[in-house]
Amino acid sequence: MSKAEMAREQEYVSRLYRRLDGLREQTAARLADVLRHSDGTAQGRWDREAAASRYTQRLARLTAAERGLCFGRLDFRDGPSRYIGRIGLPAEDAADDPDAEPLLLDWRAPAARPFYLATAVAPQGVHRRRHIRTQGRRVIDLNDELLDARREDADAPQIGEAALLAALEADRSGRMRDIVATIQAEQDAVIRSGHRGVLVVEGGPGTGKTVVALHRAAYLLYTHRDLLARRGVLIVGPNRTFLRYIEEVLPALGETGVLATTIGELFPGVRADGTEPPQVAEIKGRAMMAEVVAAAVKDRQWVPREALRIETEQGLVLHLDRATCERAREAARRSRLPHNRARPIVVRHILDALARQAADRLNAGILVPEVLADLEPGERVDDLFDAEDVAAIRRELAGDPAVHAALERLWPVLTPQRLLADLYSCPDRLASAAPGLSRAERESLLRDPSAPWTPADVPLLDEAAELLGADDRAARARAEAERRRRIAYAQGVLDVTFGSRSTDLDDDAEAALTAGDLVDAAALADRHEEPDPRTAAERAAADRTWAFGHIVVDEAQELSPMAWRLLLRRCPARWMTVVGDPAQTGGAGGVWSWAQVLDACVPGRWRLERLTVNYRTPAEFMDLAAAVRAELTGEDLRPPAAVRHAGSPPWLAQVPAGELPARLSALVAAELAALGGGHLAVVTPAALREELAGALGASTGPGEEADLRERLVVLTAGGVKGLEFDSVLVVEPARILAEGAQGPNDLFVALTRATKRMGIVHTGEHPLPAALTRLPSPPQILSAAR
Ligand SMILES: Nc1ncnc2c1ncn2[C@@H]1O[C@H](COP(=O)(O)OP(=O)(O)OP(=O)(O)O)[C@@H](O)[C@H]1O
Repeated sequence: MSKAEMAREQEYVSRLYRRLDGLREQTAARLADVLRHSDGTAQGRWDREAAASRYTQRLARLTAAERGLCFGRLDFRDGPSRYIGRIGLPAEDAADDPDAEPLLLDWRAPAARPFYLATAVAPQGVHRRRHIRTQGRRVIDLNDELLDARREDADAPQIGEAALLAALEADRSGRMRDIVATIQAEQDAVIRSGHRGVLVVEGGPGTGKTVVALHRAAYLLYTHRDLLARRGVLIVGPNRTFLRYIEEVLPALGETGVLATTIGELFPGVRADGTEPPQVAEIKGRAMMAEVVAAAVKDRQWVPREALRIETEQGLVLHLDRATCERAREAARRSRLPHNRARPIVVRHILDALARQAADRLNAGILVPEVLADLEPGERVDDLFDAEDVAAIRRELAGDPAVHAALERLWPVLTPQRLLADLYSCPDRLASAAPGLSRAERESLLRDPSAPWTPADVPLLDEAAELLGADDRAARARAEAERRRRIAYAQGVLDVTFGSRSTDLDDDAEAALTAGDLVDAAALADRHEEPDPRTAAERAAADRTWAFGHIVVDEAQELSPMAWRLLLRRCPARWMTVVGDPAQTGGAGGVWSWAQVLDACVPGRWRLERLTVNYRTPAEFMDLAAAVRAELTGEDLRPPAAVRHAGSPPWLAQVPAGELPARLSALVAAELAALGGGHLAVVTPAALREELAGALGASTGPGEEADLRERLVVLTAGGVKGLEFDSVLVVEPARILAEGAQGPNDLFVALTRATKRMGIVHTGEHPLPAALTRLPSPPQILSAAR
């Protein structure tokens, strides 16, 4: 590219940064101004909070746009050129001339779309697409594509090949990066899909499912800002390490305030960090567990076989017979209210019956023969207690510990935690609620009530919470009282404004309107409600019943049917982006057919899109992974086409069994040296992870956790899912195969994580898949380490 051309682009890019600086200063000044001033009224505070939050978010967006602000330019056959960047920047004189062309177009704007879609066959009016690479604020490279329909290599599929390859070959940093500058056409179609139901994006390893889903979230937030900022967007990933891996993508796109979480964190107040065998998690994830939880709730709605004896504090002995209890239970069940909310119905029935019985008993005690003898001739007394007396007795019984205990047995107040802990710790309860499970399966669910919750428990707790409901009458009564107080206060304000209106203007009806004519006290009270300063994401994180505007699910092939139920409850609009690859399913309970899950819960409202190009895994590694999986499963998996080669073939090293830790340490040291600054993952069978991490001096977090900023991490095949590294060493693949519920898939995942180099280390104790045995020995540089 000519120097003059570079200088011209540099000039424009510098202008863009000056504009960015100007907008930033302006926004920061407005924010400071808003924070300084308040008129002290509730309305003033509300306005201030709203403006401060608006300016803070705008400032965050402007700050996030600094790196790679502008990355493209489109020249059209007709009309002015357009520059494409991370955010839109209005022209300097936009305030005076609203029609002025923006200086920079947001990549998500419809007018920016030809940057990602135009090809020589369908140029969309584009004559030239230019990729602008910058470092800091300096332009370092320009790359042009001339979209001339007369050219023969018409629809070259890769948009911005040089920029794309540079991005793919860069060293990994332990954090995923955004791809705004190099989104490919098939990815763009997914990102901007207008589908309002569940969009399933399936693709082999490295096809960009994760990164595309995140860009789709950014696109939807841009296009439906009002709705999604209010309701929030939820991103669900397989584990914390993965969520940290992707955590910088959305902020780099200027989008903060999205809630990213695992299924195990979706029940506020519960830390599900316990572990359990995969077979147990699989049982808990089965769809039939919804019926088990429902049965467990019903089992707690008890009716005694024999009459229940209650001795009150006053020494009165009462009996609750089976028929009374049955009537109370039927009335509560007929209400179709959740268990805890139906409880007042039971309480009412039982207290009515007990109060009547107590009154009769007292009556009988008083109407003894001596009393009856005193009656006047012809006088009849059947009942000495009128309705008011019975009501007083009822109130007393309601506070009686023995009555309370009886009610707790008949219809206990239950939290989801208590229901599940009681169920898991009692073989009889399990047998009654889960007759569809085998005895061995039920036994595997038994656990100590104080044992920590596991991620697979969370959908069950959520299911239970739905069936139990919270008896929120007290909270609602408090809220109503508070609202009435605010209305009374607002009415007082209106009365004062009415009292102080100008009487000179009495004739001029319009001018004499007071606040009271324009707004009633209830509306005024609502306006004076204190705003909740938390973002939608923060409020959603604390609220189990929050309905998200959109949900993105990554590694969705791992979701159990129970986890699907939970997520669908969190998204009543059923607007979701779901990405996954059935060939990478590791858990025993994951999905193997989207239709099987989605036809049942969103019939006719889900759509499948496929991504077909692998941007991560070099062709040599992808071919090997596909061959191994085909050999093991017999399935003819058509792997996604890899866009590049590694240059260094995968290798195989056999080491003596007793020397595995020491030999692996030597290989790792040599590999790290060969890598320069890159990142290395050692993927081991779960049974060896602790030992090998210790030998390699690598830290391991709880469960599958690892700090991806470290240059060396040791993970299992489950923990490495969704991640990528410059180099990967897969240790004892035969044991990985044997260990997992879906061993071939686990090994497939492990073999598709490397971007540049890959080696296999084994002891020879277990036979390897034939495709691995054909690999060459490690290159010279590593051989010495063997
Ligand atoms: N258009 C693109 N431009 C630059 N890099 C890309 C592009 N598409 C994908 N990548 C890169 O390819 C790598 C793989 O992407 P990603 O992790 O999203 O794939 P995936 O389909 O989720 O993979 P897997 O299922 O194996 O976990 C990432 O480093 C991502 O940034």
